[in-house]
Amino acid sequence: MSRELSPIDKAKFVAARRAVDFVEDGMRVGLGTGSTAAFMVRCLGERVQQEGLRIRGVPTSSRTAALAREVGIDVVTLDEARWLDLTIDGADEFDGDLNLIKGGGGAHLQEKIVATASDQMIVITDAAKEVETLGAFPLPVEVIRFGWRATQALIGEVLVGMDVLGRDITLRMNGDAPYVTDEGNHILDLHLKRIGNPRQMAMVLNQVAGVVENGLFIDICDRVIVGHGDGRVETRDINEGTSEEVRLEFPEESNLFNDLTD
Ligand SMILES: O=C[C@H](O)[C@H](O)[C@H](O)COP(=O)(O)O
Repeated sequence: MSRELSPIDKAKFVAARRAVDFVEDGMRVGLGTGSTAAFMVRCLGERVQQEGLRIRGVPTSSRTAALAREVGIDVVTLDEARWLDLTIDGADEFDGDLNLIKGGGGAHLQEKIVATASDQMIVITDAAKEVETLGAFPLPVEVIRFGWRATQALIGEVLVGMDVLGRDITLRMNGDAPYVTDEGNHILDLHLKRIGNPRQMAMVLNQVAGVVENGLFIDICDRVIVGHGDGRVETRDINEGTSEEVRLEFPEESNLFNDLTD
């Protein structure tokens, strides 16, 4: 069923729509996860169906894989694609250096593997996710289920002495049961409020036994595309130091908005 889009949804939609302009015929494309990435997968599917765009898509979650197939994208694994031309994904926070927090939807492990196996990563987002300093959004850390409480305690110890404002660590839940990722792991959310040194944090966390991957993406994102509810879309390129703005129209009626669940 089609539904009226909120201003935030409109912002996500225009960012997604602009991002698919960067996809060219023949590309191998990493497909992110989350509500913003879902718009991008739908827009890409539209180009495949209407323009005959030929791409291979590597999804970053089972949810994205299902949506990509539904909209007619040729889905392959990362091992089949080997290397990607471009990955387009959402984020939970980004700073002025285009460092990111990801994993609010529990997919940051596959997302980081796919993004780092790509020539370029584009992040699509609404303006509310831009921050001066990362950390207001709880930092997701994927951990092995075995001994997760010990891993939680060890993470608590390494946080002592780091430039943070909070040290609460919670196990992500799915109703009454712990959340389980596509890789069969759990997620600990670190409520740090401020991450003064994200590069150091990312390295230190991955040294803890039981940690599989943290949600900090440092020096991985090349461009951020920021959508606004009025149709404005700003594209910033960190490598070229450029920024450009365009305005996109919303389609009056579109099946791109059908059955939005992500
Ligand atoms: O695990 C999920 C991903 O990192 C998402 O890309 C991130 O949480 C942003 O999701 P959304 O576009 O729904 O805000």
